[in-house]
Amino acid sequence: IKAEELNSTDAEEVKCRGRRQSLKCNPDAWRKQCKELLGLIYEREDSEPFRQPSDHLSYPDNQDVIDTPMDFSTVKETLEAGNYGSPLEFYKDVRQIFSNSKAYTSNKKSRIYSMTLRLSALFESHIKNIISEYKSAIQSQKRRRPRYR
Ligand SMILES: O=C(NCC(F)(F)F)N1CCN(C(=O)c2ccco2)CC1
Repeated sequence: IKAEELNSTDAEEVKCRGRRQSLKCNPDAWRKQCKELLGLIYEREDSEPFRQPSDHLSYPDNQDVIDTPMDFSTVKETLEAGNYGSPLEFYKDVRQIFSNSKAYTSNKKSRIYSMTLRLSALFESHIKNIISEYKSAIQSQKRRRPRYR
């Protein structure tokens, strides 16, 4: 069969099978990319208040406001334990950290809340490529299922 006779899906698959698992084709590349992104976040002083669960003494998280506590150490442990099935689950937990802070804060000018705004800008700028590479990697792994009428 000549390469030009392959349709796009087959060609994609051949490309992925043939070459050593490059980032583009490797559906597990996202784990390493998310670890690196977490490293970037930990380097930022802005992440300091979010590296540990909120201590309820100084910030009694009133239940109807923070129903899902989350922090970066929990995210790190989940990722390192291999308990995220996809970068989308990782994304969901990190976003929870930011939304909790927004719920905690009474005014939009609070110091801690402003830290989450800078952190989330950094996070969003990196996570979207990780997720789109993941989605295209699983696309190219998918065999076209014959449609049964
Ligand atoms: O107690 C902690 N962190 C744990 C500690 F203290 F070990 F770092 N935090 C971070 C999360 N919070 C906030 O987002 C916030 C927004 C406005 C006011 O607080 C509450 C305070």
